[in-house]
Amino acid sequence: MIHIFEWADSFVGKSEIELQRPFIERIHSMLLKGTGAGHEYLGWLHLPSEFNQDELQRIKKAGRKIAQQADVLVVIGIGGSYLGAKAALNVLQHSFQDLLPSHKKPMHVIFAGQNMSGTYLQELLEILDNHEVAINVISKSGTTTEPALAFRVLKQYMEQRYGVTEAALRIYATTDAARGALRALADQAGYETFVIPDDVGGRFSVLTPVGLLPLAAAGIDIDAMLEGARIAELELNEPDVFKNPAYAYAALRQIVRSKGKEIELFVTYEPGMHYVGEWWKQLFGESEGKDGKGLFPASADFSTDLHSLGQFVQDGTRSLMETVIRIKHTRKTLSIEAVEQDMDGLNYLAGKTFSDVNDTALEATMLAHQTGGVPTIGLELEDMSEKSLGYLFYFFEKAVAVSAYLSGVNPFDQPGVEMYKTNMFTMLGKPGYDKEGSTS
Ligand SMILES: O=P(O)(O)OC[C@H]1O[C@H](O)[C@H](O)[C@@H](O)[C@@H]1O
Repeated sequence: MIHIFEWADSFVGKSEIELQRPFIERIHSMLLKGTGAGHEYLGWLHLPSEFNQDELQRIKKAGRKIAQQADVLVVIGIGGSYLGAKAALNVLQHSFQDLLPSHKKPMHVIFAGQNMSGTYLQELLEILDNHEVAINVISKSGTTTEPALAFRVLKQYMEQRYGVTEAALRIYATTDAARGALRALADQAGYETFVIPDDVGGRFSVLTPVGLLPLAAAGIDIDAMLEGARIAELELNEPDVFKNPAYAYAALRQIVRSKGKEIELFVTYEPGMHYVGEWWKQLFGESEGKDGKGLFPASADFSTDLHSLGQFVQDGTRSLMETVIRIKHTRKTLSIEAVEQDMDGLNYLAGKTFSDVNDTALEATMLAHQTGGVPTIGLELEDMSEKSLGYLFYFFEKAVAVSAYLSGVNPFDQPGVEMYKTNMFTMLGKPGYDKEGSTS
């Protein structure tokens, strides 16, 4: 369901990929046997095929209940507890869904707790009164500052508006089975809760209740998404780097990195794919960017950004490589028609579709960038359906695990994100943080 249509072959020789074969095979078996660094976080590996069916039914049931209770679902979460659902909604929903006639309008999912802006939260509160509201608060640790703070405000709003008992029926918590402040709070208030498995890290959690509950509430076919991921789990369990596109992608980017490239630009040509780029940035950034290593993950929406970043990509500092996502079948096809006077000079495009033109832009740009010294990998995704997206999520999870191991780092920890938090807590006077910026 994903295939590599461009192997950066003017920069990477087949023999160089061949050299990676033994390392990849070793990593493949390390993943299967669970013997690598961070092996206690391998729950995502068999999640699609081993998904607990009772839990799945409960997610779908809660999704239906939310859809009956509310027309706005506020999902509170950050990082891995936000980006997967946001990406999936961006891919799968109508580009202008807010403006659809009301009978066609699905549940409106709004995100909160993904920033610390008082303006954002205050303005969210201002619009909620005109809607029926439900909340899904998501935090694996149950202690992350941004979502905890947003939940404090929104919980109070819900209790004042609906009363404590009714509010508790409209709040759903997704968190650790036993640990964290959110678990204690949810148990005490009697919210319906969903568990993020211990062995699934936040950025790998899109196919757990973290991603699936908001999506189910929005009417997304989560069975199809899991089905796509199951196909990926099966197909991408192939040890041969030349037969496994996730492994080939991992190998290619490491070879390119070893030749001095420092930034990987994740490029999409469909606006609906924008947040897949955001999700991908966390997955690759936190999994690989450590011990002084890693490609800095950046993203761009072409052709839009060709009119802003294009100059740099073509001609600026030569530190970039590019990964381009091509969608084989777009959701809609719009044909370009000839007009009588051809004042705009576009009749030469008559008979083509927008997809034809967009694809040509993609090919032309790839060629130009490769000529300009940007190694480019092209990944083709079948379409923008639930099934393909499930496949894509799993594809990148598998690829990043192998890629990080190839570069010699533990893919499953993120020690570097703590330092700013320690400074911030010290500056804010959080109990337990002393003036030197270390926990006491
Ligand atoms: O789900 P939570 O525990 O609230 O974590 C939310 C996010 O914040 C942390 O700082 C981590 O860097 C991320 O990996 C995580 O996804």
